[in-house]
Amino acid sequence: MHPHLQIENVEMVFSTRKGRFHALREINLTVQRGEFITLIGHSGCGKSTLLNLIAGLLRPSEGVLLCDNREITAPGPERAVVFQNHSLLPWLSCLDNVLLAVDSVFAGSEPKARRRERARAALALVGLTQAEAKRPHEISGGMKQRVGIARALAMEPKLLLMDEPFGALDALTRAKLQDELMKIVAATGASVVMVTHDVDEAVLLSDRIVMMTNGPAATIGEVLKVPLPPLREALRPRLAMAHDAGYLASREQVLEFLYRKQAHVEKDAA
Ligand SMILES: Nc1ncnc2c1ncn2[C@@H]1O[C@H](COP(=O)(O)OP(=O)(O)OP(=O)(O)O)[C@@H](O)[C@H]1O
Repeated sequence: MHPHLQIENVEMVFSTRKGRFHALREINLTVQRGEFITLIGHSGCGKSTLLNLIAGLLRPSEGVLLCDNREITAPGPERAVVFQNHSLLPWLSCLDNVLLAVDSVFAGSEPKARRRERARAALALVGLTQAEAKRPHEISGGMKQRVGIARALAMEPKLLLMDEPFGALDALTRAKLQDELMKIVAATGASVVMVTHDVDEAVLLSDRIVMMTNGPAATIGEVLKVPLPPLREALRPRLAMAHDAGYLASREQVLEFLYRKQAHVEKDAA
């Protein structure tokens, strides 16, 4: 079995008005099928840039990214993205927002009724059947975020890419959606690469946590394998985790990396 995603010697240099900006250097990472990976690091280190490279929204300055052994050169339906700001179309109902994504993948192969069924099933999966006919401005932030997740899941991506999907949510909604995501990942077997700032979220959900050094020219500093059974084998009950030795040790290791080894120097503070 070959790996699902391979990132080899990737460099990312942006051309800016002030000249070249070296954002990422020597990025090497292999993701196995069904793995849940989180990217964590201080603000501006290049997490979104790396996710956008995997999504095919950006091309690397050097190096190569492979998904299922094929070079990533553009966005593709097998790599669905959930953005932090949900990016729903305001004039469409929740169902039609999801349907649009379903059509982009299945319009050529399935009849309309089946595609509608898919969209409805995805909304049901995130508990939003009641909100099908509502438009984005009529629902809460947490619900919008769930529509964004439903839209990505409805495409049945093999690889789910998430850029701080729960970043803007209150703690309770966030916990609920994390629990839902755990179940969905366990049920679908999709691989996930997720950007987060939240250490607990990273430990709760990940098989491995990829910790990035500070930019510019950020790279992967450490990779932590979380010593818990993978989500696809066993869910991680949030309350039990609060006392789990493997959970607590992982949490400490990530905090140590972020706040001792990569202590963030605020440029503006001086
Ligand atoms: N299109 C671009 N042109 C120039 N510089 C860019 C571009 N996109 C990102 N950068 C720079 O690359 C660096 C990494 O940005 P990126 O958004 O990937 O960081 P991040 O880790 O996701 O940050 P945050 O956690 O704050 O969202 C930053 O210094 C950013 O200013």
